Amino acid sequence: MDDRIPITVLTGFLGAGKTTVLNHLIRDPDAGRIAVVMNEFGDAGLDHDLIEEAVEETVLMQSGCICCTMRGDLLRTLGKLMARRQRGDLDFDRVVIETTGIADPGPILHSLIMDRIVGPHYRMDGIVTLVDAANGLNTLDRQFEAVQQVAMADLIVLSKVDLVAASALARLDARLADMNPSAKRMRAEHGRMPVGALFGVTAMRLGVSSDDVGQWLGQPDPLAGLSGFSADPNTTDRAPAVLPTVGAMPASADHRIVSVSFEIDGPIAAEVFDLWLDTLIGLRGPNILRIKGIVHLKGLEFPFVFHGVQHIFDEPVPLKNSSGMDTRCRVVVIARDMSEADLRASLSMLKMHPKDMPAAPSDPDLIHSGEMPF
Ligand SMILES: Nc1nc2c(ncn2[C@@H]2O[C@H](COP(=O)(O)OP(=O)(O)OP(=O)(O)O)[C@@H](O)[C@H]2O)c(=O)[nH]1
Repeated sequence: MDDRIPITVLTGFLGAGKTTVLNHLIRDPDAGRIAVVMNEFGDAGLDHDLIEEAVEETVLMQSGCICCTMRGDLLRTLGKLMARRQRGDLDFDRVVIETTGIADPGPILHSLIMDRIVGPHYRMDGIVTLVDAANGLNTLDRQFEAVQQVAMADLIVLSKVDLVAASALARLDARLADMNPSAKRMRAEHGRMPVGALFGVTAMRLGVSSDDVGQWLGQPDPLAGLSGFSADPNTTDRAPAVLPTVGAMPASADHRIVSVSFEIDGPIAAEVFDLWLDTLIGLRGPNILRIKGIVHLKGLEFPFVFHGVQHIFDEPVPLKNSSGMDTRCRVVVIARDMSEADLRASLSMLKMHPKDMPAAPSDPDLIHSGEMPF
């Protein structure tokens, strides 16, 4: 049993509607007991008052920004929350961290994966990124932080859809799909969305089902559209929102993001997988925003679900309820400042036969939080 407390990272650019969603969430009786950790950038204390009114357990970190200077505080805060829970002073089933609008979620994930005190008690439950439908295209054009937040998301939630025409919404939706095809996309109406939709959005948990892994890796959801919240396929086209112009710089920052999904029939020899990962991380670690997948390795009874951010990897999760018949491996890599061709060339290493392999470089930078099967 995985009894670690799930953490949801709620991010999104300044004013995207994070607190509005959070306020609905914490008032919903079906949401369970949530400890909120939030951080303000600038002078708006309003978020704190609203949330404190609703949940006693609110912890506000007042100075600086979660993603950089506050990382120590974030870990201390999570440690203190856990200590209070263990003493019986506080009761909560999950934590939601609301980041500042300009946060890069990468370092937050690093902290959560690597910290020896926090790591054993908490697990990442997913990155939820709010995108303001009214300002989204503009913000993505100007702010690389916003682009990264979208690229790293497990779930993208469109807010303020009431303020835009269907055609503008379709353009934004298409652009988000191009930037991060594996993330699910939904809408929040004035902050309202089905509570369960925000939780369990990664597959990095024991007992996860094959279907959940498939959805996390971006396989089409057969129920998509039925809730009325996910993007309406009739208003969505896949045309790129920003057409490249010859001789001009692309208008947006999202041309820096590339996402590749790669499938291969397994099982793969462990040393081949190892060499591929070592080489990619050794050469391009800083460019890798997220890497996630399911892999069947020769000699192992179960496939593994794995996940990393730059050079830091979560402990892989064995998929014990997999049918055993389907040995396809699937890897999704989201990177910045890399070409798709380079990324695909790297992934094609997974097709190598062990006897054709060059000697494996051992990468001293590759860090993982637990025993790796490969
Ligand atoms: N029309 C409309 N307004 C919304 C919606 N969601 C949020 N807003 C408004 O957008 C503004 C910003 O919302 P917040 O929830 O404070 O955004 P935030 O992301 O927490 O903002 P920061 O913490 O400053 O980054 C508020 O005035 C909200 O009422 C929506 O679905 N429709």
